[in-house]
Amino acid sequence: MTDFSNDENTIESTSMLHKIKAILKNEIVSFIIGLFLIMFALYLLIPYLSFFITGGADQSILDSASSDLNSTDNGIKNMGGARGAQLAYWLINNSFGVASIFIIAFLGAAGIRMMKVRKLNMWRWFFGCTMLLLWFSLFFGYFFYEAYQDSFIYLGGLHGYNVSLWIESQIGTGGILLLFIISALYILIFFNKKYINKIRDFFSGKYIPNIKRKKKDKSDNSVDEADDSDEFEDENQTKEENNTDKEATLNENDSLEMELNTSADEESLELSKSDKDKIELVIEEKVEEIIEQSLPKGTTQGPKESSKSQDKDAEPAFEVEAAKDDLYRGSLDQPYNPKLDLEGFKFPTLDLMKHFENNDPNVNMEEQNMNKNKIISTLRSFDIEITSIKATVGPTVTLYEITPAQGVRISKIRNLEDDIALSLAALGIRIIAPIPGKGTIGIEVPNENPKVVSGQSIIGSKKFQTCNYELPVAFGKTITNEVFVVDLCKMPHILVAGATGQGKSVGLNTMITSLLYKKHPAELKFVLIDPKKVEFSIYSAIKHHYLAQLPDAEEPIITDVTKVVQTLNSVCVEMDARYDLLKAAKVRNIKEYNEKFINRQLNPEKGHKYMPYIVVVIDEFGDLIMTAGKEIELPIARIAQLARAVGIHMVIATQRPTTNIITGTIKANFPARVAFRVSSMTDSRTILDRPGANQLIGKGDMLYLQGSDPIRVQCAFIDTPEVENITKYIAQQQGYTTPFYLPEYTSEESRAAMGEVDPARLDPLFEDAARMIVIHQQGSTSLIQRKFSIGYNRAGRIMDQLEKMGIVGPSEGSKARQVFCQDEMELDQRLNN
Ligand SMILES: Nc1ncnc2c1ncn2[C@@H]1O[C@H](COP(=O)(O)OP(=O)(O)OP(=O)(O)O)[C@@H](O)[C@H]1O
Repeated sequence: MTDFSNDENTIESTSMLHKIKAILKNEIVSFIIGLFLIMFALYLLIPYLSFFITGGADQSILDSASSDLNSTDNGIKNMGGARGAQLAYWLINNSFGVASIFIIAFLGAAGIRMMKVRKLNMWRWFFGCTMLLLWFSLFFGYFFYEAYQDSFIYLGGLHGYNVSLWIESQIGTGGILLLFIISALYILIFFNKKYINKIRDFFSGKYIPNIKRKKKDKSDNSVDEADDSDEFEDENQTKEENNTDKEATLNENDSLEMELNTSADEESLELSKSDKDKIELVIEEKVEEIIEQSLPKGTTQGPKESSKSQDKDAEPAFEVEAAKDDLYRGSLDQPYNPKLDLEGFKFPTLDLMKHFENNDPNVNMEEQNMNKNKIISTLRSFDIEITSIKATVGPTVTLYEITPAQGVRISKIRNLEDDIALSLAALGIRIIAPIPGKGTIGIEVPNENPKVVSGQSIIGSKKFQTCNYELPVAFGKTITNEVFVVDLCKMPHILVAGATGQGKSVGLNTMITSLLYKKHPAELKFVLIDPKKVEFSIYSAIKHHYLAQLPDAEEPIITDVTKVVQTLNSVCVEMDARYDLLKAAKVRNIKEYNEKFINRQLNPEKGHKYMPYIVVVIDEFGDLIMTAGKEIELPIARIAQLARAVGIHMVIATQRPTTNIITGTIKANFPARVAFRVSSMTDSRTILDRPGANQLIGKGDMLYLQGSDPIRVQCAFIDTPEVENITKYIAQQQGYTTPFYLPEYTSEESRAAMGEVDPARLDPLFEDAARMIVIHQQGSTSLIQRKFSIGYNRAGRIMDQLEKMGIVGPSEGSKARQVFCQDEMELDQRLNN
């Protein structure tokens, strides 16, 4: 008979383990335990510290069998009370000595982690603290055991004393000394990999010449040289001190090195490279100085100069390291990892999308031959001879490339578009005459059985997966069955138009989805605006991962027109703020800025932060223009004109591509256009500046235009349930505690209603602007804008504040405002009041 009892026990204990794990994962339970651990660690710290002062006096009471610790009159002096004294005694004397502090540190760290105050790597903390605990305990136990004789403290504790004695008895004094050295080196390497290179250098003898030269210098007995040598030593010492200081600051900035977590390992390549560079530079510098020192004084100049000129390449690198870039260096050892907060984030998998069986373009030869014959006979009936015809079968459309016989005018074929369409009895015929870059004419004919281009085939394609665009957007497949991917960063904004039911919403979903498959939540935020209220609601599930909203917004998807105006203006404020940061960082675009930030060259205390890309997607933009007009158009135009460099991009879609909706300003600022089928040639002209969109066949058949010639693409079909699967997959993972908050925007009216100006909320440029206005005696917003290189919104805000403070008068239309302060003295008086 088989005994299942053991198996049952194992199953029971595993399920028990799972239950405990689940309970610990519960946010509240974890928080409570974390808080308890921190409090306990703090409590332990009190008797631990107190022990060094009161331990001697308390020892006799603790050791005495007759003393009653439960009594209030127990005579214990330790600030942690009787139990604290016992704990401290046990921790220090009975176990690990003073090194027990690492137990307390670990408890504190565990508490911080469980409370989610900081994301500490607990395994690293565990191993780090354990190693330090054992090493210091053994070290003190071994080297300070004589100090036990007449002290109440066992610096290494019983563990340190007994274990070190045992080790010595086994491997001898030499053995234990070597063991101390080697384990100390391992611990150093554990905390910072750069010690590997230092140790390597030590063993390769790189530090030996240093000592030899010093000895040689001394043996020369020259006073001057001896002085120099001292100087050199001093310098080296100072340098080393500086280095240590620097490292200390670097480490401090990073809190503990222990915080390095496994994901940082991904960047270990870069890390070790930068470390190597640093070490090489220091060594180079030292060698230079050694050469200088080893030469007689008079000759010092020459080699120094020549070595400098030889090392021209190395010099700037050294300067970079010592550069006073905002006096902020941050930790160069460990680049900032923007994804650290959600380091376990998993990108959606391909199986969340539908798989279409018959996805391959199968060529129906009968259909092809029939079309070919029809084209030839139609052209012949109009006296047009061709020399060759070639067909390329796409997912929904086949392109017939014809080479006309000599002497045939292209315009003649172009004019026959309708006749050819009639004779082929097909909708959606488009004639491209000539095909750019080729000496042929293209006739696009819809296939009888169009294929659906699945989202899976596009997102899973090698082209999309391997592309390294900043914001890759996969639209679908071209007529030659190539996956069509573009970089939203380069576009930099897209205008989408198409009559109702032609695939616009599916197109927007495809764009958003492709970004979700490629960008981490730390790198990208969406502002989703949907006046129809139904299209984007599926995305509200991922608000803690990918969505940006106003701090007071109730819904992450913006549907209300007044909120849309506010949100777009707030994006403008964010844009201005980002420009200010870019200016302070002396970089030209978001990419350079983020690179600098990742390399810790920008000080977060000065407001610098990692900037995620922001993609603003507006569905039914026509509706908004109809209801809010200029109020909507102005911020859109501003964002479109300026936001590219700061990583803000827009996708706006409309059903009604009419000139009162797609105005000149909008058109001029949206160089990339996507046209689904529209109902008239005029609409096509509005969106693409040419006909063509009216000849599309619908269902995701689209023309993409950027530059001169439109490209026909069959948009991938990503249905709502697929998007739901994807958002669910993302939503179930850990997200940020809040959505990404856009800066607050105060509209003109609400500002006017605000009344008194709160001095704490005055713009930082307020005083400078006031002085400038008083000096010029001209209350003009554009003057502020120009002089301080700031945006219109900010300048307007400063002007409002000046008005509230009684420095300038109210707005007088196009005229400059009246200035009420005659000179700076009067202004100072008013400001002081
Ligand atoms: N790329 C595509 N491939 C195949 N079918 C598509 C594609 N895009 C859209 N369709 C079909 O067209 C229908 C309408 O598409 P969609 O909802 O995107 O239209 P729309 O232009 O957004 O319409 P509206 O402006 O009214 O919202 C879809 O339900 C789908 O059946």
